[in-house]
Amino acid sequence: MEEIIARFKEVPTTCISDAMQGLNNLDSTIKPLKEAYTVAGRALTVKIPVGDNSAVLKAIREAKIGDVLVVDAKGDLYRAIAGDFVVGMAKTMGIEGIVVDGVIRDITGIKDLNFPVFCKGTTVAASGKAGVGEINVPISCGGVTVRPGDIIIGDADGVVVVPKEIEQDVLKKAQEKMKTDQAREESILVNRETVINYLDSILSK
Ligand SMILES: O=C([O-])CC(=O)C(=O)O
Repeated sequence: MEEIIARFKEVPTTCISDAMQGLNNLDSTIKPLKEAYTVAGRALTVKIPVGDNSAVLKAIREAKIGDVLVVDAKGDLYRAIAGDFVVGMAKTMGIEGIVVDGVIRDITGIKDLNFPVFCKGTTVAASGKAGVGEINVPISCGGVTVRPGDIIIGDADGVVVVPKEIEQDVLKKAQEKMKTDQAREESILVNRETVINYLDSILSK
């Protein structure tokens, strides 16, 4: 794993979000299938029309080990972009995770794979395979622009996108936020008096 991806993986998405002032958080209804899932890697973007997952298959074929598939599925809640077989292929190919503003199916089988999928939920209907769709183009996923190679980080709280041009700066700010959050907890969450002093200092501003 690239050094910068490993460093981002140590930071909660909340701190990464704060470092970018909340500008690059995916729609909060995109959630991990299991709360314990985390994902970190560079985006391989996938753009599909509603109801056709051909480009997801193409992306799995072209992916490098460690890529995160980010699928622009237009927020469709009815046609699955993948089931347990397609997700199983992604896992077997060394893909790090799948993020989609849409839904999957075969949820039990996908959970058994222990492979991080972040999505809006599940459905029963498959997608067609008419061959429409693109990979490695700029997309919109969950309200955020994602370009190929942007860094994607997901955890129990959701998913954030770090544009590649600002990744070093965002990492530094996010690490600082994590440290100040920890220091604040250690100094304030001590007793009634420390909490009262803290609240008074905030409320008197
Ligand atoms: O083939 C599909 O598109 C979805 C599916 O059922 C699977 O991945 O198991």
